[in-house]
Amino acid sequence: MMKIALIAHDKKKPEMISFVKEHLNIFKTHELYATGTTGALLVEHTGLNIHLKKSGPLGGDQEIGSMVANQLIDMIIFFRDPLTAQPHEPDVSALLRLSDHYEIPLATNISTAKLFIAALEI
Ligand SMILES: O=C(CO)COP(=O)(O)O
Repeated sequence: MMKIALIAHDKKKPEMISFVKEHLNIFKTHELYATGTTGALLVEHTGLNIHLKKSGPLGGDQEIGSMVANQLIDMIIFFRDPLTAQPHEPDVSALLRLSDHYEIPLATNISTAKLFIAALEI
C-alpha cells in the first residue's frame, strides 16, 4: 500500500475527479492524502476515504511538502494548471523541489499519471 497525494489546480479539478473515478479500484487500495478543495471534491464524487489537508493556497501544498520531507508520501499526482498564475506559486515550487530532493515520483499531467497507474497495477 502506498501513500499517495492528490492535488489539482482549479481548472484541472474535473480532470482529477474523472481520473480518480476511472481508476477507483486502484486508488481504494492505497492510503490517500489531498489538499483541501481537491480532496473534498474527490470524497464527494468517489466516496473514497481521503486524509484532507488545508487548501493549497492556505498551506495545503506546504503540508504535503512537510510529509514528503518526513518521508510519509510515496507518490504525488498533481495536476497543475500551466496557464493560470497561482498566488501560492512559491509553495507549489517548494513542493516540487522537495519531491525532487526526496526522489518522490510526481506526475504533473494526466499522461504521466496514467503511467503511474500502470505501474501500480503490476
Ligand atoms: O492549490 C492547490 C495546489 O497548489 C490545490 O489546492 P486545493 O485542492 O485546496 O484547491
